[in-house]
Amino acid sequence: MPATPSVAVIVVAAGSGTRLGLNRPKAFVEIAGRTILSRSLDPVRGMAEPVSIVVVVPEALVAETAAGLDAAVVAGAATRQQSVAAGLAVVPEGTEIVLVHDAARAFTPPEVFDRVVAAVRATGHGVIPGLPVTDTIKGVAADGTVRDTIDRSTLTAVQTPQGFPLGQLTEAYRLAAGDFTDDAALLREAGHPVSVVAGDGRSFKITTADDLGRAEDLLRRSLPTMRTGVGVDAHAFSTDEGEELWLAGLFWPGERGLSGHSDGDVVAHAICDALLGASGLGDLGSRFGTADPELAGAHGEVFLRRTRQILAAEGFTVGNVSVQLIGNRPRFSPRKAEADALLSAVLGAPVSVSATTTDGLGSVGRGEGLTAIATALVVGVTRSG
Ligand SMILES: Nc1ccn([C@@H]2O[C@H](COP(=O)(O)OP(=O)(O)OP(=O)(O)O)[C@@H](O)[C@H]2O)c(=O)n1
Ligand SMILES: C[C@](O)(CO)[C@H](O)COP(=O)(O)O
Repeated sequence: MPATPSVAVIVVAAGSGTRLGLNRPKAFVEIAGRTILSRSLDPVRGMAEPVSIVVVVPEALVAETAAGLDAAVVAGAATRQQSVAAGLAVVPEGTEIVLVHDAARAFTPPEVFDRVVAAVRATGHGVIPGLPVTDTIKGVAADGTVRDTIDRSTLTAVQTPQGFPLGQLTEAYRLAAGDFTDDAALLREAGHPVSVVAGDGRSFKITTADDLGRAEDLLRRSLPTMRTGVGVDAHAFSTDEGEELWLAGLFWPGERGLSGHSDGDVVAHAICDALLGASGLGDLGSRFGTADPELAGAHGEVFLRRTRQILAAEGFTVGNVSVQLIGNRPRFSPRKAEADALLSAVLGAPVSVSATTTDGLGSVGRGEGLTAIATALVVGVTRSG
């Protein structure tokens, strides 16, 4: 059983998007073929450390969102604060730091998430990203006349993700007496300190039609790059009869296991190599050395998740993967659908596994081991300036 990550990220996406005015929940509006929610999860997956993810969506969209998403998905409520509370209720036990993030800030770079986590760890209290206010700010009376000019040198426009020690955030939500527009306000009400770290211009909140236009422009100025890669892996069957067989992320009872530093899952390993190669980010050997004790006996799913994170940190998402297993046993076809579904969910993209034999030729044909060959398509973004 993998340990609970110390950080959880709640992505709130249950708003109706009234100010955007598209008669559709805002997070489910598409920009260049992908929803705002889906885009907002890219940087979360690109964070430096593995995190638990909780996504909060309108009740009617919970089942649809949960299908194929590697995250807990729960129903939100009438206000942002109530939606955060719904997400907070399912944060895994053992979590130390919680980040609350607006799906509407879909282009926040991963380094902002990492910066907030580092500052929460360093200070032991709440941390929010913010930018100095650049406009002159006026107090205006109800009749439209200017009342006064507010000293902007003390003002900060705050963004998300906002990070807090879990205990402080839970307590602040338990004590909350009013409805606030951000989580830091609840923490201050509960008497906890909150500090500001640098935010990022790309972290703007998609609120109005103008903001949506800005998001579309941002993507238009980005050139999508498609790249393909190939990966091959082979492992001999173990001489230890008690060794379990793990293949394509699945356990195969009664089948002879493969030897190797990890569980020897050739399908998962070939996929990782294809993805890393396609992205120009090295290979399995250079990324996951045998010196790492955490990887001793690790299942293929661990390598696949880490590979997805490595890609996401460099702005790549998985397009699709096709992989062929070569060997005499196990008979793969009865579990193909199960394998495809598991691997697709882990990578967030279609994965198709097929199997063949070598007609008795070579070491694989003699039943000495298994081989897998994978091809992968990755999609990246190159900023054009
Ligand atoms: N009841 C709500 C309201 C807001 N949010 C989320 O909180 C973030 C910030 O809210 P905002 O940008 O104000 O979104 P909406 O409430 O959808 O916008 P509007 O006020 O225009 O309806 C968004 O990601 C939104 O989905 C939420 O999860 N539940
Ligand atoms: C949390 C937030 O994004 C910080 O700027 C903001 O307060 C949410 O604003 P809204 O009132 O829900 O639009």
